[in-house]
Amino acid sequence: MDAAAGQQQEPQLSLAAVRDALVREEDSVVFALIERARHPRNASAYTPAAGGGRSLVEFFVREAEALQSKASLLLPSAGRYQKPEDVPFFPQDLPSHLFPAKSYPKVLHPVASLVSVNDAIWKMYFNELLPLFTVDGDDGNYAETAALDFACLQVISRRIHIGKYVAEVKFRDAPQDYSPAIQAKDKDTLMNLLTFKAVEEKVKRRVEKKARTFGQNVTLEDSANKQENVAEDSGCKVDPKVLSKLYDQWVMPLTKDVEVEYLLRRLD
Ligand SMILES: C=C(O[C@@H]1C=C(C(=O)O)C=C[C@H]1O)C(=O)O
Repeated sequence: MDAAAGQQQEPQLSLAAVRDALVREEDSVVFALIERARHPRNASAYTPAAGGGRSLVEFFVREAEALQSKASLLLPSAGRYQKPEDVPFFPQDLPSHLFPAKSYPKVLHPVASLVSVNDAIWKMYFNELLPLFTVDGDDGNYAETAALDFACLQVISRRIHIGKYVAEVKFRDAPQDYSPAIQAKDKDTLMNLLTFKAVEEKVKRRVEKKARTFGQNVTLEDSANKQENVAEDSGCKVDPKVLSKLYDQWVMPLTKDVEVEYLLRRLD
């Protein structure tokens, strides 16, 4: 998280600062989906190559992750996947001596910071989300489609893995509440402790509003009909309801899974 970056001493973490980072991340999620939605589904990008080989999208993500991590060869610490919230989908393909980084500020617990739910994110994105916000069809732009999928996956993954910082702050604010449940490996109690329903409701409403705002067609003509309403949603580049569903059913539950998994390792 940038709030934790660039400082050699232990940076100050607060729930407000981490939540601000999550709010900013919403913009990136909405824009990434808007960009991907310019193309139809393009199913060929997801079909395994003949003989059980990798699909184009899997090939692209593996190669792109390896390339981004290798930036460290030219500029020390420039490579990706050095921050705890920047988690690769195919860590086994990254050059091992570059990953993870050596000198990042250690605000998180070293073992707990390795939590990844990227396998669940991968399945959710391709099986559930993609059919909801892309139309059936094929425009032949498969490499472009794969690059846009990669952008969506990266930003959704980063948002969800910022949950590690959320968990750390919540633990530091109330170790006396969290420690017994961690010691008892009591996932349900941890989930109850870290859940704030009122915050979740606001997140859902805000991402829906962002999709409605960022996804409108901007023209120079004055519109007599400018108020936000559901009737206008058909003209949006991504259906705002898809954004609230994405957050409600997958992004927030997976963020909380990251929080629980982080906390379970917090006293190791
Ligand atoms: C991230 C937090 O933890 C939980 C998950 C939320 C989310 O993913 O947006 C929101 C509220 C909490 O239930 C938080 O408290 O801000």
